Amino acid sequence: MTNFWDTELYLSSDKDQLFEQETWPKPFTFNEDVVRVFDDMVSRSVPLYKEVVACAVQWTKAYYQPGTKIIDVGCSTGTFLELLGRFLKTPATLVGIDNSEPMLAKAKEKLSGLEDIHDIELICQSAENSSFENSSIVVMNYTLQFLPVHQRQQVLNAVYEGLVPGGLLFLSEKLRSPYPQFQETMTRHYEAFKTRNGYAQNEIERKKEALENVLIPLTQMQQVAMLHDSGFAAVDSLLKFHNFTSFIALK
Ligand SMILES: Nc1ncnc2c1ncn2[C@@H]1O[C@H](C[S@+](CC[C@H]([NH3+])C(=O)[O-])CC(=O)[O-])[C@@H](O)[C@H]1O
Ligand SMILES: O=C(O)C(=O)Cc1ccccc1
Repeated sequence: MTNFWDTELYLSSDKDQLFEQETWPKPFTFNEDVVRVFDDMVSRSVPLYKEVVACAVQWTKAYYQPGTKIIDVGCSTGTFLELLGRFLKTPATLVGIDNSEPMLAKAKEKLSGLEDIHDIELICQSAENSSFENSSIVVMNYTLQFLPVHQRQQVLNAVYEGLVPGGLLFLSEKLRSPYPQFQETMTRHYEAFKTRNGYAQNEIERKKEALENVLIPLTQMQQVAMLHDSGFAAVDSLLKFHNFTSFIALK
């Protein structure tokens, strides 16, 4: 069997042309229109998305403890759980949490091929109201950034409390540089990345406007401090490209 690094992600959606039209989702929400194009949107909008998902699989395999849960918070269409499920040899309990019903409908479809091997639980719930009890792995890729900043600490506290000793949080977020000149340059380079991925300038500008006050990035220092404040002693960064950074944190 080929390994998960050489395996394509299960991405299945219409092309993201949401912001080409005269009316676009503003403020940005993960509604049915977004879900219909999401796999194309995320794979063309998040730098190193495929590598981040594969890394999350690699770290999950390294820290997963049989008999505990693997939880993906903000699982969207189930892309991470689907890749993991194909390469996790032992049957496991794979939990996907998301507060968008249409996202979970797509995740159910995508994960249907793994129901004979793993116990799959898809829960439509906000992260703020979720429990993470008896988990050895919590993955939270590009989700916390959509929560009001004042609610993020409590979610990380609950993740820490729910993880078993030796449990791992794999967290990816869009951040902002604390240095305005770097932030401006990183944003320009990120937008050039989107252009190379086929987005037109007006799509880029409209998406940016739609995400204003919806996607609220912290600085890396603020994010790391939040992780330590929730109880994680061992925190490190693993991957960073433009403003997109992935962390691991160990209980
Ligand atoms: N408060 C909340 N509670 C639960 N879910 C939420 C909340 N707010 C947003 N969501 C959900 O979090 C996800 C954010 S996308 C994550 C990508 C995925 N992790 C991936 O690796 O493909 C962001 C992105 O792709 O940039 C969406 O599915 C929302 O419905
Ligand atoms: O930060 C941005 O400009 C993005 O486009 C990131 C993103 C990717 C997928 C869904 C929402 C936001």
